[in-house]
Amino acid sequence: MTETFQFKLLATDGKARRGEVSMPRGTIRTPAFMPVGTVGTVKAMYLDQVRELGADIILGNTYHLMLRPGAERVARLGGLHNFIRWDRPILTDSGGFQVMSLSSLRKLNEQGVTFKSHVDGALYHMSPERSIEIQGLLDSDIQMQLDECVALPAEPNEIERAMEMSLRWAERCKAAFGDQPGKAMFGIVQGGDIPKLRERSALALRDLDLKGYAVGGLAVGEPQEVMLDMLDVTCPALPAEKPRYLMGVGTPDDILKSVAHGIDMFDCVMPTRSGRHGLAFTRYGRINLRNARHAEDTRPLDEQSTCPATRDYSRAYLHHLIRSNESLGGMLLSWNNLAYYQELMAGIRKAIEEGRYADFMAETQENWKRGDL
Ligand SMILES: Nc1cc(N)c2c(=O)[nH][nH]c(=O)c2c1
Repeated sequence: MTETFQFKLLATDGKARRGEVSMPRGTIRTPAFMPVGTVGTVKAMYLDQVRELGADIILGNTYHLMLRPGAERVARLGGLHNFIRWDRPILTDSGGFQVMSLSSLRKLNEQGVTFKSHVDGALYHMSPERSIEIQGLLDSDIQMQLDECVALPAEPNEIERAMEMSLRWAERCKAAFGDQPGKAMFGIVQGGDIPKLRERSALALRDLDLKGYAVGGLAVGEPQEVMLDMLDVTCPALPAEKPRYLMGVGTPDDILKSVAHGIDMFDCVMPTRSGRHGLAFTRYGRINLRNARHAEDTRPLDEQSTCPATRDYSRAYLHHLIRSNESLGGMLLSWNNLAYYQELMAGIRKAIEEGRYADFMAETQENWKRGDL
């Protein structure tokens, strides 16, 4: 057990990196996928299940938790780990991204963002300092700077304005975070789809000597090719000895390719949200269980899986549950999908260790083409 935050690179294969983040609450094997625990729960899952599937860390959403139950209340209750009964690392986002996507009456200026809660309409102001304070009250292990993410496509001067302000906010967040042994604050690279702005953002954040770096402003509507092009510019400008976290990504194909571009950490609601809507991720591609063709299919999703949701339930039953809007349908498919994502991450890590990542990526993508066998 370590009292400090440490990142070790264990192996590389091209730009793909196998590493480990060591923190007091546990070790994170990278490349890592972080299930999203939005309001203190990975929806439709017990956290014991999430851990058994191989998750070393989960993500908490600051925006939701600050509105309900409230950061000060969580602190009074002993912090987020005690509240939700998860004793391993938690990464919290800054709240800014969800303010812009979920709240109304948003006003953003140099001081921060003012917004009305989508829960009760109350007015809130969140500065860079308040975001870090909230994440501290939650007892978050990895805290994200407050930033401004511009949806693409956007005007270059708008992208530049948001990127420069995010850099100034990074300095304020670093000052507010101070020195918290065993915890980390990550900067967030912005710059939209403009290579020179991406490089400027990454180099300026590098000069702040932070514990880790997120790549933001992607997975916001741009084509996958643009996202990967921005990683080609951003990753080389970041320090090799620090972890790199691609925010909000993504599909299994996004993850495979982003690992090949040098990314270490991922988070996405895709496996849980799509599971609740009837979409199953499997070794042989995606299966939409809402489709009537599954109504009498007695096969499980994958009889060779170690996950009970994948191995023991017929597609006919899953189809029935989803079409009936039964909670168990979303529970079983969330379980299946998180199992698949963690199996994919374990396969990625092993392939990098063995120097065969390119073959692993090609085999995995080929298997997806086999479709719904
Ligand atoms: N796709 C994205 C998902 C996210 N949660 C974030 C974020 O929290 N901050 N900044 C970002 O740019 C961002 C992008």
